[in-house]
Amino acid sequence: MSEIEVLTQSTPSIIVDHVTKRFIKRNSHSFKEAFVGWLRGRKVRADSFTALEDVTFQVGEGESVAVLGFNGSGKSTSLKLVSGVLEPDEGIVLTRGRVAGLIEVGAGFHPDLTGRENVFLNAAILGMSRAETEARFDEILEFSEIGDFIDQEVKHYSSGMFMRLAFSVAIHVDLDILLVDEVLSVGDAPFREKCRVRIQQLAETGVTMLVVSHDMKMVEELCERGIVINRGRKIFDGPIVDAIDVLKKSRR
Ligand SMILES: Nc1ncnc2c1ncn2[C@@H]1O[C@H](COP(=O)(O)OP(=O)(O)OP(=O)(O)O)[C@@H](O)[C@H]1O
Repeated sequence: MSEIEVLTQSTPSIIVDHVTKRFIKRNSHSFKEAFVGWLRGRKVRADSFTALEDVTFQVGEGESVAVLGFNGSGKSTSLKLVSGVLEPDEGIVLTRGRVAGLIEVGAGFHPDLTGRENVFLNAAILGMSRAETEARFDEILEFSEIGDFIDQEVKHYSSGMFMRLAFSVAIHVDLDILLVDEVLSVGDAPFREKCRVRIQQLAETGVTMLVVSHDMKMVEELCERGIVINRGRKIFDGPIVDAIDVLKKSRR
Protein backbone atom coordinates (compact mmCIF):
# COMPACT_ATOMS: atom_id res chain seq x y z
CA MET A 1 0.00 0.00 0.00
CA SER A 2 1.42 3.39 -0.93
CA GLU A 3 1.79 6.03 1.78
CA ILE A 4 -1.16 8.39 2.24
CA GLU A 5 -0.15 12.02 2.49
CA VAL A 6 -1.84 13.92 5.34
CA LEU A 7 -3.71 16.92 3.91
CA THR A 8 -5.28 18.35 7.07
CA GLN A 9 -3.89 20.65 9.75
CA SER A 10 -5.22 18.53 12.63
CA THR A 11 -5.03 14.72 12.73
CA PRO A 12 -7.28 13.38 9.97
CA SER A 13 -10.55 11.82 11.17
CA ILE A 14 -11.72 10.89 7.69
CA ILE A 15 -9.50 9.89 4.78
CA VAL A 16 -10.98 9.29 1.34
CA ASP A 17 -8.08 8.47 -0.93
CA HIS A 18 -8.42 8.07 -4.71
CA VAL A 19 -11.84 6.48 -4.33
CA THR A 20 -13.84 5.19 -7.27
CA LYS A 21 -17.30 3.68 -6.82
CA ARG A 22 -19.22 1.96 -9.58
CA PHE A 23 -22.75 0.62 -9.61
CA ILE A 24 -24.03 -2.06 -11.94
CA LYS A 25 -26.65 -0.74 -14.31
CA ARG A 26 -28.53 -3.68 -15.76
CA ASN A 27 -30.06 -3.18 -19.15
CA SER A 28 -32.31 -6.25 -19.05
CA HIS A 29 -35.67 -5.15 -17.75
CA SER A 30 -36.57 -8.22 -15.76
CA PHE A 31 -35.19 -11.47 -14.49
CA LYS A 32 -37.43 -13.30 -16.98
CA GLU A 33 -36.03 -11.32 -19.90
CA ALA A 34 -32.49 -11.95 -18.71
CA PHE A 35 -33.20 -15.66 -18.31
CA VAL A 36 -34.78 -15.97 -21.77
CA GLY A 37 -31.83 -14.03 -23.18
CA TRP A 38 -29.43 -16.38 -21.42
CA LEU A 39 -31.28 -19.47 -22.79
CA ARG A 40 -30.91 -18.04 -26.27
CA GLY A 41 -27.21 -17.58 -25.67
CA ARG A 42 -27.42 -13.81 -25.46
CA LYS A 43 -25.19 -12.00 -23.02
CA VAL A 44 -26.87 -10.17 -20.15
CA ARG A 45 -25.73 -6.62 -20.62
CA ALA A 46 -24.61 -5.13 -17.37
CA ASP A 47 -22.99 -1.76 -17.80
CA SER A 48 -21.30 -0.18 -14.87
CA PHE A 49 -22.01 3.37 -13.88
CA THR A 50 -19.28 5.35 -12.18
CA ALA A 51 -20.88 7.27 -9.31
CA LEU A 52 -17.55 8.54 -7.94
CA GLU A 53 -14.29 8.77 -9.82
CA ASP A 54 -10.89 9.15 -8.18
CA VAL A 55 -12.17 11.29 -5.32
CA THR A 56 -9.69 12.35 -2.66
CA PHE A 57 -10.35 14.43 0.44
CA GLN A 58 -9.61 14.43 4.15
CA VAL A 59 -11.43 15.85 7.15
CA GLY A 60 -9.40 16.84 10.19
CA GLU A 61 -10.43 16.15 13.76
CA GLY A 62 -13.12 18.62 14.83
CA GLU A 63 -13.66 20.01 11.32
CA SER A 64 -17.13 20.40 9.77
CA VAL A 65 -17.08 19.91 6.04
CA ALA A 66 -19.96 20.10 3.56
CA VAL A 67 -20.26 17.95 0.46
CA LEU A 68 -22.10 19.97 -2.18
CA GLY A 69 -23.40 18.99 -5.59
CA PHE A 70 -26.47 18.71 -7.77
CA ASN A 71 -28.87 15.72 -7.61
CA GLY A 72 -27.10 12.50 -8.49
CA SER A 73 -23.60 13.96 -8.27
CA GLY A 74 -22.43 11.38 -5.71
CA LYS A 75 -22.87 13.09 -2.34
CA SER A 76 -24.83 10.34 -0.55
CA THR A 77 -22.54 7.73 -2.07
CA SER A 78 -19.59 9.56 -0.48
CA LEU A 79 -21.29 9.53 2.93
CA LYS A 80 -22.20 5.86 2.62
CA LEU A 81 -18.56 5.05 1.85
CA VAL A 82 -17.44 6.94 4.97
CA SER A 83 -20.09 5.24 7.14
CA GLY A 84 -19.02 1.84 5.79
CA VAL A 85 -22.41 1.02 4.25
CA LEU A 86 -20.66 0.87 0.87
CA GLU A 87 -17.15 -0.23 -0.04
CA PRO A 88 -15.02 1.49 -2.67
CA ASP A 89 -14.10 -0.34 -5.89
CA GLU A 90 -10.80 1.47 -5.93
CA GLY A 91 -9.00 3.57 -3.34
CA ILE A 92 -9.16 3.67 0.43
CA VAL A 93 -11.59 5.04 3.02
CA LEU A 94 -10.39 5.35 6.62
CA THR A 95 -12.11 6.79 9.71
CA ARG A 96 -10.93 7.31 13.28
CA GLY A 97 -13.29 6.82 16.21
CA ARG A 98 -16.98 6.14 16.51
CA VAL A 99 -18.94 7.07 13.38
CA ALA A 100 -22.68 7.64 13.51
CA GLY A 101 -24.65 8.43 10.42
CA LEU A 102 -27.94 10.21 10.51
CA ILE A 103 -28.44 8.58 7.11
CA GLU A 104 -29.68 5.32 8.52
CA VAL A 105 -31.68 6.96 11.29
CA GLY A 106 -34.38 4.56 12.41
CA ALA A 107 -32.98 1.70 10.33
CA GLY A 108 -32.45 -0.35 13.49
CA PHE A 109 -35.94 0.33 14.86
CA HIS A 110 -38.26 -2.61 15.27
CA PRO A 111 -42.01 -1.90 14.71
CA ASP A 112 -43.21 -4.42 17.31
CA LEU A 113 -41.09 -3.01 20.12
CA THR A 114 -42.06 0.02 22.19
CA GLY A 115 -40.33 3.35 21.82
CA ARG A 116 -38.44 2.72 25.06
CA GLU A 117 -37.24 -0.74 23.94
CA ASN A 118 -36.18 0.69 20.60
CA VAL A 119 -34.14 3.42 22.27
CA PHE A 120 -32.10 0.78 24.11
CA LEU A 121 -31.81 -1.42 21.04
CA ASN A 122 -30.76 1.42 18.76
CA ALA A 123 -28.31 2.89 21.28
CA ALA A 124 -26.72 -0.57 21.63
CA ILE A 125 -26.35 -0.80 17.85
CA LEU A 126 -24.63 2.59 17.96
CA GLY A 127 -22.20 1.26 20.58
CA MET A 128 -23.71 2.43 23.89
CA SER A 129 -23.87 0.24 27.00
CA ARG A 130 -27.17 -0.21 28.88
CA ALA A 131 -25.91 1.94 31.76
CA GLU A 132 -24.86 4.73 29.37
CA THR A 133 -28.27 4.67 27.69
CA GLU A 134 -30.07 4.64 31.06
CA ALA A 135 -28.11 7.72 32.12
CA ARG A 136 -29.16 9.54 28.96
CA PHE A 137 -32.67 8.18 28.57
CA ASP A 138 -34.52 11.19 30.02
CA GLU A 139 -32.63 13.56 27.76
CA ILE A 140 -33.40 11.42 24.71
CA LEU A 141 -37.08 11.27 25.61
CA GLU A 142 -37.33 14.97 26.30
CA PHE A 143 -35.64 15.90 23.03
CA SER A 144 -37.93 13.60 21.04
CA GLU A 145 -41.11 15.12 22.56
CA ILE A 146 -42.70 11.66 22.35
CA GLY A 147 -44.13 11.85 25.89
CA ASP A 148 -46.32 8.96 27.05
CA PHE A 149 -46.17 7.35 23.61
CA ILE A 150 -42.71 6.08 24.60
CA ASP A 151 -44.30 2.88 25.96
CA GLN A 152 -46.36 2.21 22.82
CA GLU A 153 -45.16 0.04 19.96
CA VAL A 154 -43.53 2.22 17.35
CA LYS A 155 -45.72 0.78 14.57
CA HIS A 156 -48.45 3.05 16.00
CA TYR A 157 -46.28 6.16 15.70
CA SER A 158 -46.76 8.74 12.97
CA SER A 159 -43.75 8.93 10.63
CA GLY A 160 -42.76 12.26 12.21
CA MET A 161 -42.81 10.77 15.73
CA PHE A 162 -40.78 7.78 14.58
CA MET A 163 -38.13 10.00 13.01
CA ARG A 164 -38.02 12.31 16.04
CA LEU A 165 -37.26 9.43 18.38
CA ALA A 166 -34.72 7.83 16.03
CA PHE A 167 -33.00 11.16 15.50
CA SER A 168 -32.96 11.87 19.22
CA VAL A 169 -31.14 8.58 19.91
CA ALA A 170 -28.61 9.21 17.14
CA ILE A 171 -27.60 12.64 18.40
CA HIS A 172 -27.34 11.65 22.06
CA VAL A 173 -24.78 8.87 21.64
CA ASP A 174 -21.09 9.58 22.16
CA LEU A 175 -19.49 9.90 18.80
CA ASP A 176 -16.38 11.22 17.09
CA ILE A 177 -17.73 11.59 13.57
CA LEU A 178 -21.28 12.57 12.65
CA LEU A 179 -22.51 12.12 9.10
CA VAL A 180 -25.42 14.42 8.37
CA ASP A 181 -27.51 13.75 5.28
CA GLU A 182 -30.50 16.04 4.74
CA VAL A 183 -31.73 15.13 8.21
CA LEU A 184 -33.18 18.51 8.78
CA SER A 185 -36.07 17.54 6.58
CA VAL A 186 -37.13 15.45 9.60
CA GLY A 187 -40.11 16.62 11.61
CA ASP A 188 -41.91 19.93 11.70
CA ALA A 189 -40.35 23.41 11.74
CA PRO A 190 -39.87 23.73 15.54
CA PHE A 191 -38.28 20.28 15.72
CA ARG A 192 -36.03 21.02 12.74
CA GLU A 193 -34.82 24.18 14.46
CA LYS A 194 -34.06 22.21 17.64
CA CYS A 195 -32.05 19.68 15.59
CA ARG A 196 -30.14 22.44 13.86
CA VAL A 197 -29.15 23.93 17.23
CA ARG A 198 -28.13 20.51 18.57
CA ILE A 199 -25.98 19.74 15.50
CA GLN A 200 -24.36 23.16 15.84
CA GLN A 201 -23.58 22.39 19.52
CA LEU A 202 -22.04 19.04 18.58
CA ALA A 203 -19.86 20.80 15.98
CA GLU A 204 -18.76 23.32 18.62
CA THR A 205 -17.83 20.54 21.06
CA GLY A 206 -15.38 19.14 18.53
CA VAL A 207 -17.36 16.38 16.80
CA THR A 208 -16.05 15.92 13.25
CA MET A 209 -18.83 16.38 10.70
CA LEU A 210 -19.45 15.58 7.10
CA VAL A 211 -22.64 17.28 5.97
CA VAL A 212 -24.70 16.76 2.83
CA SER A 213 -27.45 19.27 2.26
CA HIS A 214 -29.05 21.44 -0.38
CA ASP A 215 -29.73 24.04 2.30
CA MET A 216 -26.94 26.55 1.62
CA LYS A 217 -27.83 28.72 4.61
CA MET A 218 -27.47 25.73 6.94
CA VAL A 219 -24.16 24.51 5.49
CA GLU A 220 -22.73 28.01 5.55
CA GLU A 221 -23.57 28.27 9.25
CA LEU A 222 -22.30 24.82 10.13
CA CYS A 223 -19.26 24.27 7.90
CA GLU A 224 -16.07 26.18 7.34
CA ARG A 225 -15.10 24.13 4.30
CA GLY A 226 -16.95 22.75 1.30
CA ILE A 227 -16.18 20.05 -1.25
CA VAL A 228 -18.02 20.31 -4.56
CA ILE A 229 -18.74 17.13 -6.48
CA ASN A 230 -19.90 17.26 -10.07
CA ARG A 231 -20.87 14.06 -11.88
CA GLY A 232 -18.79 11.98 -9.51
CA ARG A 233 -15.67 14.10 -9.64
CA LYS A 234 -14.37 16.50 -7.05
CA ILE A 235 -14.16 19.93 -8.68
CA PHE A 236 -13.46 22.10 -5.63
CA ASP A 237 -12.28 21.86 -2.02
CA GLY A 238 -11.95 25.07 -0.02
CA PRO A 239 -13.71 27.74 2.03
CA ILE A 240 -17.48 27.18 2.21
CA VAL A 241 -18.39 30.55 0.67
CA ASP A 242 -16.21 29.80 -2.37
CA ALA A 243 -17.59 26.25 -2.60
CA ILE A 244 -21.17 27.58 -2.73
CA ASP A 245 -20.05 30.01 -5.44
CA VAL A 246 -18.43 27.22 -7.48
CA LEU A 247 -21.61 25.14 -7.16
CA LYS A 248 -23.81 28.02 -8.33
CA LYS A 249 -21.59 28.59 -11.37
CA SER A 250 -21.27 24.91 -12.32
CA ARG A 251 -23.62 22.95 -14.56
CA ARG A 252 -25.39 19.74 -13.76
N1 LIG B 1 -27.32 1.35 -5.13
C1 LIG B 1 -27.22 1.98 -6.30
N2 LIG B 1 -27.30 1.30 -7.47
C2 LIG B 1 -27.19 1.92 -8.65
N3 LIG B 1 -26.95 3.25 -8.80
C3 LIG B 1 -26.87 3.98 -7.68
C4 LIG B 1 -26.99 3.40 -6.36
N4 LIG B 1 -26.83 4.39 -5.45
C5 LIG B 1 -26.63 5.53 -6.15
N5 LIG B 1 -26.64 5.29 -7.48
C6 LIG B 1 -26.42 6.28 -8.55
O1 LIG B 1 -25.22 6.97 -8.27
C7 LIG B 1 -25.36 8.36 -8.58
C8 LIG B 1 -25.03 9.19 -7.37
O2 LIG B 1 -26.06 9.01 -6.40
P1 LIG B 1 -26.05 9.77 -4.98
O3 LIG B 1 -27.23 9.26 -4.23
O4 LIG B 1 -24.72 9.65 -4.37
O5 LIG B 1 -26.30 11.26 -5.43
P2 LIG B 1 -26.55 12.56 -4.56
O6 LIG B 1 -25.53 13.55 -5.00
O7 LIG B 1 -26.60 12.22 -3.13
O8 LIG B 1 -27.98 13.02 -5.09
P3 LIG B 1 -29.23 13.78 -4.39
O9 LIG B 1 -28.86 15.23 -4.29
O10 LIG B 1 -30.32 13.57 -5.38
O11 LIG B 1 -29.48 13.11 -3.07
C9 LIG B 1 -26.79 8.55 -9.08
O12 LIG B 1 -26.78 8.58 -10.49
C10 LIG B 1 -27.52 7.32 -8.58
O13 LIG B 1 -28.55 6.94 -9.47
